[in-house]
Amino acid sequence: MRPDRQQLIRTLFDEYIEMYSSRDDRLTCRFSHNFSGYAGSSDVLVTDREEWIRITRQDFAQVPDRINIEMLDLSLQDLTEQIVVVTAFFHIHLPIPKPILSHETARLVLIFHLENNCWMIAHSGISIPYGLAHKGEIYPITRLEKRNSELESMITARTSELAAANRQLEILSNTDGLTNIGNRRQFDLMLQTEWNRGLHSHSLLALIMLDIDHFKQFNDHYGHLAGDDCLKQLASTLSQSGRRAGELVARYGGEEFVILLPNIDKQTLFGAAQHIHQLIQSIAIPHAKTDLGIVTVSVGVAYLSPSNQQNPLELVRQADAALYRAKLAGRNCIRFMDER
Ligand SMILES: Nc1nc2c(ncn2[C@@H]2O[C@H](COP(=O)(O)OP(=O)(O)OP(=O)(O)O)[C@@H](O)[C@H]2O)c(=O)[nH]1
Repeated sequence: MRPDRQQLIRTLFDEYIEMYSSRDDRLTCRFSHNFSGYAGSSDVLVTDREEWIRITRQDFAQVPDRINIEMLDLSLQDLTEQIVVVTAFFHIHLPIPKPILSHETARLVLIFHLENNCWMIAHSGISIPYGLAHKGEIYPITRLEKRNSELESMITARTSELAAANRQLEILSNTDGLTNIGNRRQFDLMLQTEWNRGLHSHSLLALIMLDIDHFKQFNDHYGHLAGDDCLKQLASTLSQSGRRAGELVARYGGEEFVILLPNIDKQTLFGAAQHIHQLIQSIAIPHAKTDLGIVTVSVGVAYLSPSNQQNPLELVRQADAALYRAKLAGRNCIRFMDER
């Protein structure tokens, strides 16, 4: 090729790259009226100059800052006096933190046509193949399969992360924020579950309900934060107290706790209630306003054999009534359902 033609083609191409990189709208004046082209991420063949100008401006608007073209390979062809061609391979570095396109090799063919003494772009075809074919392949099947399996393992990982997050959410929505034991919601769910189980097994379902004595005075005397600590200490003591299978300790609300005991006999239940009552006394949290000078609880105990004639709330009503009688009897004692 004649050196002056080589110089000319190179200059045409360098001007094009400079205008394209710097997002320079003057590039749009270079497109021939007899234009054809296709854009990297498009499956549309454009044969209308105005449409190509619109696409170019859309490109510039999407990434308005300067882009960087890293040239890999270049071919200059001098076809006729009026037609020259440039074929280029390059990496496109977008001014964004993630190197999204940087690893892909863009392929560009530009055909310049001399029209009325001006070199116009008659064709611009750019393709950015997502993933290259391996040796011996025409289509990048190996690469696509690899990418596919990477995506599948990402989806599997995300799915199990989501399942773990859901499990965590389930735990949180069933846990009392202050004491970290089950909350009222969990109690309601378990009560229904154990009630249904009892309908089939015909075993006793029991509920121990306990309420701190003179807790308002505790708060008034020691402060609300000390009150919170007292609740936490009681909750941890209760949840560590000889738990049987299926037993649930929960905060029913305020300074009231419940223990749900499925599949239990009366004797074991009475022993469990007395054990819990003693246990609270044994941790001996100071309480200046009670007779013993320590935190005590009143306890109400109920038990039922679940039947279709009653609903689970009957168990709560009975335990609550027994607890009320324990308070009336002077507090710091246990009252059982049916016992006056
Ligand atoms: N510190 C603290 N106090 C609470 C919390 N929830 C409820 N309380 C307090 O518990 C107290 C309950 O008072 P009352 O219902 O009058 O019962 P009590 O003073 O324990 O009296 P009796 O049950 O009759 O022995 C109220 O002062 C509430 O503010 C809590 O999360 N933290």
